[in-house]
Amino acid sequence: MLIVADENIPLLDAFFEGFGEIRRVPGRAIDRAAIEQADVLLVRSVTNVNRALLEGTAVRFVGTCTIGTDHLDLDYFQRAGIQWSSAPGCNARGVVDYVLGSLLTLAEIEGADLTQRTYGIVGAGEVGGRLVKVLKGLGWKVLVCDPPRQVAEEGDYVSLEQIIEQCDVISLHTPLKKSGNGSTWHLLDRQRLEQLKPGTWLINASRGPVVDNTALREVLLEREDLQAVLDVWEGEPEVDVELAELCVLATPHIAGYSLDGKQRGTAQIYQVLCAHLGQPASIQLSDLLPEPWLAEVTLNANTDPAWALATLCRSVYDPRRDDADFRRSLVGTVEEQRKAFDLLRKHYPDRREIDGLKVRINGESPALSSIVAALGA
Ligand SMILES: NC(=O)C1=CN([C@@H]2O[C@H](COP(=O)(O)OP(=O)(O)OC[C@H]3O[C@@H](n4cnc5c(N)ncnc54)[C@H](O)[C@@H]3O)[C@@H](O)[C@H]2O)C=CC1
Ligand SMILES: O=C(O)C(=O)[C@H](O)COP(=O)(O)O
Repeated sequence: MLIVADENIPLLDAFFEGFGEIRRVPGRAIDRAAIEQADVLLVRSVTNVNRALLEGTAVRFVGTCTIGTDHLDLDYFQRAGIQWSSAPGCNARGVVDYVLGSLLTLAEIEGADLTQRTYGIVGAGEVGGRLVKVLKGLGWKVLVCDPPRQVAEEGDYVSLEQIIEQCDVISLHTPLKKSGNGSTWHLLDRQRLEQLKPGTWLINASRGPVVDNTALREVLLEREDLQAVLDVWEGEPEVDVELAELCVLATPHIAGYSLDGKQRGTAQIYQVLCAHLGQPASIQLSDLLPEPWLAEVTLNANTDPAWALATLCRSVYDPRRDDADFRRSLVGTVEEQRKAFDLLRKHYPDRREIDGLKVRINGESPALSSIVAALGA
């Protein structure tokens, strides 16, 4: 069996060498010639997998080691009888850690009290749902907008209009649906951006086109009260540099890039491929993941809760380093910037998830206990 795989998928040999030959190709260079003889295609988000790529090839299984599926033509897969899988939830915790780190930076720069803000989470699936749980666990006021869930289940949901009217912080976690019913293309368009409450913080770690980037740049230029954090960009790896410069934090689509999340994505696809081939899935991710650099922390019961929250979150992940690395890369020609975007992602430093950190409290502190419980640490 021939497996063609994006070279940036971690643990390819550990999980897949038993299936046959593995051919590694840069994700953006995966073309028909590269996959002609392949039985299995393993990708990440940068490879568009559609009829133009697959028709006439031997590929019968496509796995994307990512949560997002907007780069896959699922209608074509169904028509062509091609089996596929994504890796639901694999890096959701990393995105939650990214949002927490961003909130801490925004609060520091703006001199704001995070406990006094109203949070609007748009999209309450694997990422948004976990984020809601953490923020509510911290005792913060959270409104949730998720029309598909609102229709499917009973729950306390609000409209996007209510989020825009009432929230001081808006964090976007919808999939990108490019057209049709339920499209999220430019979900935040010029009109909605102009309606944001004075002083709103907008965070987008979903997909670039969920926010109209041109409109956002223009609105940020007109309204100094708004603050934006962008991890994802319309047209990435090409980025609107002026927009990036207007953001409080700008990062190259790495919100979900925890080591755990990336390796979990590979493991999930391995499990589905085993099931597809009728083979036992004998390789366990827990045997492959390294020990985190920081495994355990002890807090004294008299620790200031706000300090504890910031220190725990930042000991695991602080987006300011990614922001600084990214800003330094926004120079030179567009081609150089595109390459730099991909290189920052290819050589991303190891980063772990906060729920891998064990926190002990020396003594009794209900405030600290609830922070630790909310973080899942
Ligand atoms: N920046 C990054 O590194 C990462 C980005 N992502 C992006 O985040 C997206 C969300 O991830 P998950 O939460 O795991 O997906 P999910 O599929 O578990 O949840 C998405 C939620 O959004 C809701 N939704 C759909 N349309 C909506 C709309 N118009 N308004 C409000 N809610 C809507 C759905 O009902 C669902 O509950 C992914 O599709 C992916 O594009 C995911 C992982 C990492
Ligand atoms: O899982 C997703 O969805 C993501 O957005 C991934 O973090 C994207 O990572 P790459 O596939 O672009 O490496």
